[in-house]
Amino acid sequence: MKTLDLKNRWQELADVKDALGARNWFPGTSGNLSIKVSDDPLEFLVTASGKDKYQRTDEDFLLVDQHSQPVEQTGLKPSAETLLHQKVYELTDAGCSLHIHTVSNNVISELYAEKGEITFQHQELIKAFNLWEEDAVLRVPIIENPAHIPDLANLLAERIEENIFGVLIRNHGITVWGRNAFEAKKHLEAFEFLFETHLALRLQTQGGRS
Ligand SMILES: CSCCC(=O)C(=O)COP(=O)(O)O
Ligand SMILES: [Zn+2]
Repeated sequence: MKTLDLKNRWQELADVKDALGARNWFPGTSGNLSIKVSDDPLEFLVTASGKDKYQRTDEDFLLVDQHSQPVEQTGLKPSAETLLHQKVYELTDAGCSLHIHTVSNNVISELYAEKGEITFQHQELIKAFNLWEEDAVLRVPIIENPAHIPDLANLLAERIEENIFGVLIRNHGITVWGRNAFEAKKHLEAFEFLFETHLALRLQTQGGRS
């Protein structure tokens, strides 16, 4: 991998991080982001664990390998949830994976947890997922939130399939991906728009009841 590629990927991820930060999408140091740098062997930049993701520093990301281990000796710790990013890269054609905690994604994850998914139909913004048919349906799986990260990563992996672009984690957040940083950010924005719209509509029409 060339130094220039690494620098470009770093810059791209830092820009996405700033854009998500401007939306207040990293409360309490939550959230983690990654971008693929090399396919074979897999290497990706991932956010360092526990950092204030609203700040931009030279220590925001570190390079990890196909086992989510740092490529070089460093004092930085990869995100506690790096294994989820690794699974995304193993099982999809993603080039970028984004994980955030918002009020909307947490409320939706709890409201629809028993159903195991939430679906969206007849919403213009599902076109952000390349779903253009009149009756197309966007499915978003919802998984439980075990504390043991390998268990969480396995639950995520079980729900990844074609035309799934993100998975909700119950009372935790969402992990979203795209072929590149632009597409991953587009997917994340569209998901959050759909969640907020759904909750607002539900409040209007059902007073919040299911
Ligand atoms: C304070 S948030 C709890 C951990 C978490 O869910 C998260 O997204 C951030 O963890 P990281 O190790 O990536 O900082
Ligand atoms: Zn998290």
